[in-house]
Amino acid sequence: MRLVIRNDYDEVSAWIAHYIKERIKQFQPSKDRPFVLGLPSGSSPISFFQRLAEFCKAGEMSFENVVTFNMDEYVGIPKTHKESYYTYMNTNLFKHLDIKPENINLLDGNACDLEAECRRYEAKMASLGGIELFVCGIGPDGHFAFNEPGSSLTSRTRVKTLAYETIVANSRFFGGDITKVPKVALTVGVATVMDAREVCVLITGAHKSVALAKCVEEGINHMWTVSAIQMHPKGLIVCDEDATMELHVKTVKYFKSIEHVHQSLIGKENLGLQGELLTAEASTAKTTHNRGHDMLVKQLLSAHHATKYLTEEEDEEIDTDDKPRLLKRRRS
Ligand SMILES: N[C@@H]1[C@@H](O)[C@H](O)[C@@H](COP(=O)(O)O)O[C@@H]1O
Repeated sequence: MRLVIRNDYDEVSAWIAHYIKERIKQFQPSKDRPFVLGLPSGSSPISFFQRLAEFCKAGEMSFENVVTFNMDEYVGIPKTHKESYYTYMNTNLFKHLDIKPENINLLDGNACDLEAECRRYEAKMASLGGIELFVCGIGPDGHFAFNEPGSSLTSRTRVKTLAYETIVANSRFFGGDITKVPKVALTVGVATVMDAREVCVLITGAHKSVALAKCVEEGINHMWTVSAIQMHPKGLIVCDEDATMELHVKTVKYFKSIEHVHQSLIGKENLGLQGELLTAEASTAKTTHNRGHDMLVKQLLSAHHATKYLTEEEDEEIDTDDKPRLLKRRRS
């Protein structure tokens, strides 16, 4: 798992927006091979949505061959309700993009047969070959989508009763009146999200710091459903400094050191893309002209996942040009 720590919410949003842009560009989607993107709701994504809209407007990227799937939808409020996720997504993102309406997928919380609607949604994802990148937000109790504490880690898209904490938290969108918050929703499951080829979780704010610590430092637990990301082969968490409040200092230093090495080796190479945003695969693909460098990057990136914590001294040395020696030291 990769943990990227940025100073604040703005930097986290910028990072995620750039990351999505680069992933879509690298994928080179076409009509027959679209990029399938999973998207979250909640207030956290709003800033990265705005940035994606700006990229699109500036012609820096296109959603023409992107298919989206949203995570969840309330049951029992009209689609056009100002707090439905349908309205939220259109207002905050879709109407600002060049995305084709038929490429937008949202659960229908007013379907006559809600269970059939959930099955339809899963089948549609599967028919497109699954989700390439699922971006998630979380609640302070570590839920993502509406996978509340205690949700099965093998759950799929289904009808879900909301936890009291979630109803209280979301009442801010319903004039602070918890009686107006829907108590039931449709949501993708934990396994639905974890089936994506890559999962990126956005976590900001001190109120989510306990959830981040549970997710990163403790075991996989259905009471903190986002912790399921530990089992994902390509899990990425992007958080701000405030959200790291409950992490051990050594955990923060460890993940920062990994990012530091990643940038010093990949980011400093002018590969035509922003180094820090590259996935390991994309980095290596871009360096086939240089097999030595290719091997080094591959080795170091896999070493990241296996090494012990860096000492202060090693951390200082990351900037040296003696990369092979550094690699050797880290493996010893
Ligand atoms: N169903 C949504 C989740 O998908 C979202 O992650 C969470 C956090 O929202 P916020 O980003 O506003 O903290 O809110 C709701 O419960």
